[in-house]
Amino acid sequence: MTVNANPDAGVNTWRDLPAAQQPDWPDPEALRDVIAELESYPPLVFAGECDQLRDRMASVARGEAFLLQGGDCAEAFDAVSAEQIRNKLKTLLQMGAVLTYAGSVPVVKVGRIAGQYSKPRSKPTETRDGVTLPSYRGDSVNGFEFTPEARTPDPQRLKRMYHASSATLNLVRAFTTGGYADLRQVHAWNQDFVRNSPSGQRYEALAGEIDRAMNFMNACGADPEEFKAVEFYSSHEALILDYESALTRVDSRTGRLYDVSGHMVWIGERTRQLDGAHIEFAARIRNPIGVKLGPSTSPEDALTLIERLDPEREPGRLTFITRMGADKVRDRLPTLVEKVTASGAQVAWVCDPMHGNTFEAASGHKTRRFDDVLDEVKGFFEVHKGLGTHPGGIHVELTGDDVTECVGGGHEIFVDDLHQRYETACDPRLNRSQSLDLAFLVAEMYRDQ
Ligand SMILES: O=C[C@H](O)[C@H](O)COP(=O)(O)O
Ligand SMILES: C=C(OP(=O)(O)O)C(=O)O
Repeated sequence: MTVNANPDAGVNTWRDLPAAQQPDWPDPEALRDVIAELESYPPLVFAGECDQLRDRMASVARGEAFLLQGGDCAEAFDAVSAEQIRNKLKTLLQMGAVLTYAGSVPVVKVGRIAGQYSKPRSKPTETRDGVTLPSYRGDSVNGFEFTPEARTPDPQRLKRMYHASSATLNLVRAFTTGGYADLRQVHAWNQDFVRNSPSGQRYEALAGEIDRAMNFMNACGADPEEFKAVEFYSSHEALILDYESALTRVDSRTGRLYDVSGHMVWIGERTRQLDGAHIEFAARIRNPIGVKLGPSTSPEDALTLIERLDPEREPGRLTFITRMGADKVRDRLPTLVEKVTASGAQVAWVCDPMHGNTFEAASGHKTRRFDDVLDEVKGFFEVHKGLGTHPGGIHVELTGDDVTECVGGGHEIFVDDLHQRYETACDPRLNRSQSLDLAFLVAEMYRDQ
């Protein structure tokens, strides 16, 4: 059971430090009212669930489990629909089933979902045809439409973020515990994918093995409860600190602070300054924490982050999500992993193969090549194999819909196809079939490992 935090409880220490990427709210009074209201809202998750996920992440850190973390780059209020949530979840469950079989280890499933409404941006403004307006920072802050009204940050949106997260999480919980996620059904969806995929032949052997394993268990009369429901957790970037701290509560069991806006939160590449507000906020909460590490991260940065966020060296507390780019991962990652391992810290290492591989196509669309995504994951596995450390998981921007935002994949999408169904409000996502392609190919890598 959680009760509301108040400033005295210590969550607001971040306010004395520089906070990058915060919106320029035009009316501070209106923001204060919204924060007060959010502080009175019930938690979206229970602190005990965050502890459970920390335990699961401890298994990842020890090399006994694999993390699959994925979902939209930016969730959108108008995409809170049964169909879109179901498609996303279905894709993640299908990926999880393939990876579980191939790795023979539990796959910890975490969505970029039910809270991923805020985006850090490279530039504070955007200019079109000589008109300059604030950049779109996610539906929690402003609207995507290029008008002064839409682009003006509006704190009322923080309340919509809470309600959209709540509705999404409610449906996710219903799907994952109410029978929709039954492993036999998930396996049948995968068989369908293999039958209809242009690369299906390549995956047939693995799908056939899974099928035989399922048949064997059925023949033995096994009908484990574990087949019928799955553990699934929510996560998002802890970016807008007024929102995150309003949703931070004292856990009555332990007296510790938990950010109850999601099970896991991460700090992004643009906000992980060691003396900044985001790291200070993350240091105060008990949730499992991720930190994105780009190619400029030095081993000293990584070690200081450990000191700040995981002083007790508790496996499961800290996950480093590396996003180096396919061309840099083999060069930059080894020293980081080596130095962190030598320090005795047991962090989970996870690969985000998306954010270091973005480029702009001639058409103006931001995109990523499927082959680059795959190559970064390959590099990540190679580095860990070379060092004898555990490649702990993948963190992917994806959707369950048939969008055309990334190029390549089995159902090959070309640069000229991007305009057909380009729907992301920020960065390009793998579509359903590209996500499943990735899962089968990562499964092969995991086995080789
Ligand atoms: O998702 C990550 C960032 O928000 C995104 O890559 C920033 O994109 P921008 O460079 O277009 O601002
Ligand atoms: C902004 C993101 O990534 P990064 O901080 O790695 O750029 C993200 O994952 O949405």
